Amino acid sequence: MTFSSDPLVKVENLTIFQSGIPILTDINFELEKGEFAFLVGRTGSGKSSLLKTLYADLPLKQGNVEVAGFNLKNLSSSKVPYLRRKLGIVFQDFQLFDDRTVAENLQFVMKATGWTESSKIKNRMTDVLMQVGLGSIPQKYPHQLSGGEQQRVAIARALINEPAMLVADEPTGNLDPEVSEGIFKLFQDINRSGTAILMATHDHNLVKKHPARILKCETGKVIDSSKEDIELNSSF
Ligand SMILES: Nc1ncnc2c1ncn2[C@@H]1O[C@H](COP(=O)(O)OP(=O)(O)OP(=O)(O)O)[C@@H](O)[C@H]1O
Repeated sequence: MTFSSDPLVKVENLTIFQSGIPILTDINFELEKGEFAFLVGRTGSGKSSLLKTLYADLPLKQGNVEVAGFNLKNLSSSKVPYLRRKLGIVFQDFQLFDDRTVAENLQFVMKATGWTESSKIKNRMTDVLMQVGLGSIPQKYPHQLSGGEQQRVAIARALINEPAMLVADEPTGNLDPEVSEGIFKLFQDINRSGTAILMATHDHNLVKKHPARILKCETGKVIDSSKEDIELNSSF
């Protein structure tokens, strides 16, 4: 007997526009549940635009995209929050509220996504902070934390609703190499526990050191290492 399941992400004939100009054309790829892939490409090549399309921040104009069971073609704005619960999004600049403690940052997302019972909120918060290696900091403010710790909080926030996938846009871009390595290891642990990860990065060393599937934005196309060779020495 063969087992098959739908891919987590299915992209067909996608063209992405910014201000009416096509940035990437005729993109086709799938990501399986639990998969890990890097997204690379020079600055301005379209990585963020592709990620924004997947989390419905950039409207789908041409092509078909399905993410975690949501067809983005006909996705009404009222459905976008439900899509975002299936995706955890992590940014280069952490995007924490500076005037709120770690606990308040996490609670804000929980309340916005339907968590109401304070005991469940507290337990989930403890769990996700443990998962990212931050047991004892819920009452601290972001400015009292190192960059690596702030990114761990942002990752904890992204994990709250047990997403099927983390979409990370240069998550180590603001961090020193050793700290980056620790954050990357955390993504690996999260991936091992079954969460798919699509990570945009400029960090050559990271990609070389940790062989994985690569999607590369180049001259208006997305090249997929699962279908053709990608030259890792070329700049991105
Ligand atoms: N909001 C916007 N309005 C108009 N053009 C945009 C917008 N955002 C991005 N672009 C353009 O789209 C192209 C792709 O940008 P994008 O940010 O997706 O690239 P990137 O590969 O993520 O770059 P970087 O590595 O520098 O983050 C660039 O030419 C950029 O100028």
